[in-house]
Amino acid sequence: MALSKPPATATSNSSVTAGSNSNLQVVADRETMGSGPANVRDICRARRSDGPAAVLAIGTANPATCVLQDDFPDLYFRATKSEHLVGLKEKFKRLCQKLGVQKRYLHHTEELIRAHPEFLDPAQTPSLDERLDIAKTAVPELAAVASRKAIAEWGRAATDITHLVVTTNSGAHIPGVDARLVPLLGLRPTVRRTMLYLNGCFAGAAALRVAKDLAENNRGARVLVVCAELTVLLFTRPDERDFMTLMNQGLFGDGAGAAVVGADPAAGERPLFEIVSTAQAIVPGSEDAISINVTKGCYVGHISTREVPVLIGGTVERCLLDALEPLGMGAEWNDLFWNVHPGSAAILDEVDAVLRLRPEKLAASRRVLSEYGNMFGVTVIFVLDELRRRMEKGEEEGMPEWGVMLAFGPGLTVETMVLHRCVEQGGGRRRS
Ligand SMILES: CC(=O)CC(=O)SCCNC(=O)CCNC(=O)[C@H](O)C(C)(C)COP(=O)(O)OP(=O)(O)OC[C@H]1O[C@@H](n2cnc3c(N)ncnc32)[C@H](O)[C@@H]1OP(=O)(O)O
Repeated sequence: MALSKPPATATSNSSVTAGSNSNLQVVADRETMGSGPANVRDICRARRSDGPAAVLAIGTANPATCVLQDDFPDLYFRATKSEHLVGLKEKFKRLCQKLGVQKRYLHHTEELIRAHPEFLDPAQTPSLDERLDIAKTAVPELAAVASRKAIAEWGRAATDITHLVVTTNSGAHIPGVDARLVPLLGLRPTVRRTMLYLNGCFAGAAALRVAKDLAENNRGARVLVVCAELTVLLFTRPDERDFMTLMNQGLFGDGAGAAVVGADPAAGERPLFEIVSTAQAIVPGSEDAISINVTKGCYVGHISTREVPVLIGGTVERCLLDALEPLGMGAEWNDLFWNVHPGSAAILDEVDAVLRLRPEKLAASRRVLSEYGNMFGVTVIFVLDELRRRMEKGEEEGMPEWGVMLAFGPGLTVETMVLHRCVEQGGGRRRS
């Protein structure tokens, strides 16, 4: 069906730069050349990018308060008035040593916990409203810090961002973090926003997957991906009858990660990683393995700690083959670079064992887990940044050109992303 007029609403940001008008330009050119109105297929084709979406810049941020894992059991049991639970504290100490975490950053300080005694026992004193109030301001602010860093590295104006994809588990507000970020970052009011709430730990990879599709289907689009998490929603006192109270306090950290994603880099833009393909799969029979329930008390997270590594180990090879075989690549796992969501040391160990990876292959994931803890969906963006840092500093001698991102979360869901690096060791950039 031919259109009598080009669909101006398809790219309604008439004043937005970054080529969002270029598809209209193609239509306009056809009309000036006298070839008549474009048909829908031509319009669609003209709207697509020539090349793959790439990560053009990355920014990360954490709250100011850093807690060392060695000190945390004392701090946690003191802040929750649980010092009398001597045996439980010893168990917590043993657990903290097994998670692969050395330090983390947390928004909730001892002072904040003192000001909210209702957070200690959410089953008795519902405190979801108070927690959400904290997240309502703190999540967008932390997200904005990471975003400003990404935009500064990208080197263009915030008003050149055409799309915004935001994800968090830490909040349930409308308007959400996406809307709050518009004035905080000075984005255009016409920026096209997508808000992903409650995707667990696969949220970062899911947001990048959405960004890839937006960038490749909207020529000239520049997509700001933002993930931010605060664990104050999960905070409780330790409970001898509930192992998850220990797990949730020992493993998770707060942070935000942002990335600018776009295809067909313009002069001055420096692609870091091309996003070659994306996939998502649910592991059969695993729906109860990881869950988060929003209750009137707080978020109640459940992890089947012993099953999750096994379930991931049992499925990861199939997910990788499904992603790589169509690209003509096989199971030479050590010929790839790796960004694996560091759910905990046990998960990385399982992936290592199943794929028989050389020790250095998961070094970036292990370092992020050690320095920041598991920050849900934010973590893979930190690992991407760590990989880039290693390459630019020449620390990854002989790092392969091709790599994979694997993220895991409730479902049990596995996100698989094939990446192609554009950063040379020593900091130069290359385009495919
Ligand atoms: C939120 C998202 O969407 C995505 C995510 O990333 S979720 C997080 C993903 N992470 C995981 O699933 C965690 C995976 N599991 C692990 O990391 C490890 O199994 C673990 C650290 C929990 C235990 O490590 P381990 O080497 O098996 O040590 P282990 O000695 O068995 O356990 C340590 C202690 O915890 C106890 N424990 C472990 N799992 C337990 C459980 N499910 N219930 C009760 N106690 C448990 C053990 O009994 C042991 O206690 P003692 O020290 O008193 O003996």
